[in-house]
Amino acid sequence: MARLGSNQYGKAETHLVRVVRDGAAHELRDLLVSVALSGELEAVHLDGDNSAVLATDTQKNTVYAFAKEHGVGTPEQFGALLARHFLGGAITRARVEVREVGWTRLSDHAFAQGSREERIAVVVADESQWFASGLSGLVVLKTTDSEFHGFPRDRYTTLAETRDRVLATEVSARWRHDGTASFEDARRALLECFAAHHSLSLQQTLYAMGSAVLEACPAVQEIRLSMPNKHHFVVDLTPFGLSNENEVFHADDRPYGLIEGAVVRDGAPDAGPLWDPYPLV
Ligand SMILES: O=c1[nH]c(=O)c2[nH]c(=O)[nH]c2[nH]1
Repeated sequence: MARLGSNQYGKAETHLVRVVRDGAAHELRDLLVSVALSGELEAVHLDGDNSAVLATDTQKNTVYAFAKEHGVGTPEQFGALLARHFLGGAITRARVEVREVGWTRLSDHAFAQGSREERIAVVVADESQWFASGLSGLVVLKTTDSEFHGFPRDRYTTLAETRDRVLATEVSARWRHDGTASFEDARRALLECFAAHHSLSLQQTLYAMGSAVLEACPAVQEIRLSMPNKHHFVVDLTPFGLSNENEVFHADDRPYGLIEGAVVRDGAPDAGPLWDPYPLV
């Protein structure tokens, strides 16, 4: 015997490009929109009864139609509009994730895609609304002000202690808030802290960056960070009779240390379904 466990369904990664042609300077938005609906969906899974199933194709069409009718606004606004729309009937929870890539303006109507950074908004609507905003692909590096020493040594330890190293990471972050937190303030706090912080480990830097966002953004209750340590190894140039004082590096892409953690405001309310996994597996 078995039972239906957690389930959700929806159209993932609808790639929406919206051009606003109001003035001489066109505006360009480029978003991946993923919808996941859940609720009373036993009948479709157990009996093949589709009477409560809003087709994922319809969900995709709704994304495009809403972009035309309502405009996109902020990713949080667009996500909330969609999530609320999908609620009703058998659907008691709607999760919408929006990932946006930026285009830099070249002219009134030409653009270049500059970086792999994405802005992210997650909105879950049920009887309440839950918001997380964030980013991924934000690559940062500092050429000094980073140390790593004092770690235990065992028979497998070869890593040298260092008082001055290159520190680089690709920040992924999600901060949970009430829908009012400024994305720009949070992003600026992350970057200013990374630049200013004298690091004794990437873990310490992660905690400092998370704390900086809580400090800068009163509406943020929690921030989760995932920061791979993009190792920069000093190349041994002695075979060529050359010194290397932290000037020439081998930037290794793998393996990498993966440093992850959350910084939670004292007294933060429950996160509800916000951190539920999507995709499920
Ligand atoms: O900042 C760091 N944290 C670690 O846990 C670690 N481990 C390691 O090998 N190098 C580093 N650097």
